[in-house]
Amino acid sequence: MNELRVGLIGCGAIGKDHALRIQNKLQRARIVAVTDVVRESAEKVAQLCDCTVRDTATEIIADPEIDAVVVTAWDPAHKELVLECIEHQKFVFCEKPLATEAKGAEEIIRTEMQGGNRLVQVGFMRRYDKGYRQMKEIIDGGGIGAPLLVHCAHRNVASGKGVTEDFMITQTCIHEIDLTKWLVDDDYDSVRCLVGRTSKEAPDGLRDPQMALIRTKSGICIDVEIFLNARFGYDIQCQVVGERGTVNLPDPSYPPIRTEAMKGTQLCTDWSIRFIEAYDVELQEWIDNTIQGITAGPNSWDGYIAALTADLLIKSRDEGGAEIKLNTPERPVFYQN
Ligand SMILES: NC(=O)C1=CN([C@@H]2O[C@H](COP(=O)(O)OP(=O)(O)OC[C@H]3O[C@@H](n4cnc5c(N)ncnc54)[C@H](O)[C@@H]3O)[C@@H](O)[C@H]2O)C=CC1
Ligand SMILES: O=C1[C@H](O)[C@H](O)[C@@H](O)[C@H](O)[C@H]1O
Repeated sequence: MNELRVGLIGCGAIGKDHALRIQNKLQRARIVAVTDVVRESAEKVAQLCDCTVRDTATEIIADPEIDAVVVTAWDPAHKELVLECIEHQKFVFCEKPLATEAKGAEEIIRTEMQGGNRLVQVGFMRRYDKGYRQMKEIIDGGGIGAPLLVHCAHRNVASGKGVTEDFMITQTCIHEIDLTKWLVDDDYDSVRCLVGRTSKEAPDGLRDPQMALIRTKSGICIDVEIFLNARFGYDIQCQVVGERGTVNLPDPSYPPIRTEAMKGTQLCTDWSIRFIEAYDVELQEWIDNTIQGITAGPNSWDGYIAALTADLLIKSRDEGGAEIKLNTPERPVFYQN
């Protein structure tokens, strides 16, 4: 196969972004069909990509003329769409999260292992970000000594429509949940989730910010601020503190401005620009691996561990911030390397 024929399910914000990047920027793949439960959304993306609209996800997944599927539907739809791809033995790139609860991810793992082929990549694109990769290179090289602490902040300008307190963990914090264990190369041992004073900027009923606290098996302590109504910008921070120093995630570089006795730089306002290169690298690697018939990125097991960690963070939060142990099973050989 020289070119991957891709079907895309879910033509909203990131679905449109991914469709256009596959069609116009990336190599060795093209979007051949899209679908959305809101047909108008699919028609808009189909026009931009000069591809067809299918009435249902099944028409895309079952089409023998489509080699692989991209799932960019909203979170609760991921599990069933991924299961259907596995049942049709179709390679699938599923945007995070793999599932909104661990039990859904477990069903995906069982089905994928029963099918005998690893087919699923999960859209944890922070692992493909240049800044995080530079941090990991320094940490792995012993540049700051053994990691002791990790401080993260995941700040958005405003919470999207319908965002719930659980979504803050399963949809937003899920990035740091996947990323930090990859960054320090350690599994998680226990979690806590705290909620304190809520911002007046948060919509009624949404306690925002929340604070996730995670301890790894070697004792590294991780704190993640999740603040969806920060207002000042889309601000992603990460600092790893080691025995002999610290390393920070570099801010995106913008030209410094001096004006009216002030100096500073602009800030990003959303994810699509902040991580635009990471999405490109992530999806180009997915395309090239899928053409070779392999998966090499974050897989269903990574999606499961993230979902399990999120489940227990929510449980801790709802039980007043109690510390809860994660008794995660060993990664099956099927999901190693
Ligand atoms: N990796 C990242 O940084 C980001 C990941 N995402 C993830 O991507 C997914 C989509 O997010 P957004 O584009 O922001 O949402 P969105 O709400 O803009 O788009 C979702 C689209 O999926 C459609 N849809 C929902 N259920 C469907 C189904 N069963 N079949 C077909 N279409 C369906 C909706 O009609 C909507 O058009 C979410 O899972 C989100 O977590 C979103 C933003 C950034
Ligand atoms: O994946 C994402 C983005 O990275 C944003 O930071 C989150 O706030 C958003 O909810 C989520 O879908």
